[in-house]
Amino acid sequence: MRPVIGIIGNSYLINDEYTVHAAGTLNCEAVRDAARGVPLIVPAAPCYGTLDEVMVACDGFLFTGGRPNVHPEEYGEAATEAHGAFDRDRDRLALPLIRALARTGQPFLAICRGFQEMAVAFGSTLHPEIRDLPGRDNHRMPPDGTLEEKFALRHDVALTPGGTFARLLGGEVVRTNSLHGQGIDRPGPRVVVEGRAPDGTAEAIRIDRAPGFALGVQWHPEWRAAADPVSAPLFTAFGAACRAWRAGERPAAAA
Ligand SMILES: N[C@@H](CCC(=O)NCCCC(=O)O)C(=O)O
Repeated sequence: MRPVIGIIGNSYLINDEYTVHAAGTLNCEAVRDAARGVPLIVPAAPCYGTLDEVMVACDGFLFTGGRPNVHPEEYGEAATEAHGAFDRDRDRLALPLIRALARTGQPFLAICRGFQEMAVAFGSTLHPEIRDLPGRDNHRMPPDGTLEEKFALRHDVALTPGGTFARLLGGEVVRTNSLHGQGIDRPGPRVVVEGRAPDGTAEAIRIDRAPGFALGVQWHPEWRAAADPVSAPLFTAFGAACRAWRAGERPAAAA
């Protein structure tokens, strides 16, 4: 049996009338084709199940991208105009779930907004608009254009030599897309930054002393996940961790 991978998506209003919980097809395909798991969309709100119930239902979790920003209250700052829209339901599910997964060793991979949730869950602060910081580049996707253009490879990411990402991805420099406005400002004490864009923006993180697969990337590896030379090994390793969890293997607690 393939592992069941819970996809934490987003809520949307369709036809100006119906609220729905949804996750992008790209994420579902990445789980099926690159992680070799069964995608299961989990409503991004804490009111549908307890953390325990959600964790038992899945072998691992994918925290997807999403337009709304993590509410700055979660890292002790006040909301401003610059922070834009929020999704407090997703915050209230994702942050405790990430902490629980990092404690138990159940695998998770966090993408873009998910990466930012992971960072905040472990004490980081975010900057609402990193391109406003001195020396930083614009990491946002082009406002117009095709999906090809939006998900085009845009910058290098330098990985820590000998680190988890360099090992998994088979090199110390990878090329990635970029579709975000926020970024990590101050990383929390257990947030290990293993990848940076040329302007210094944190792009790849892991949680120190998490016993299992606990990785996050600021870019979007779900784009062409099975074919892309960076996405494929990342999802393959994530899928292997989920398969091991499904088989009953439990990672030893880190010292
Ligand atoms: N809001 C954050 C996160 C950016 C992000 O996840 N972008 C992907 C958006 C995909 C979508 O539109 O659903 C930021 O801008 O930093």
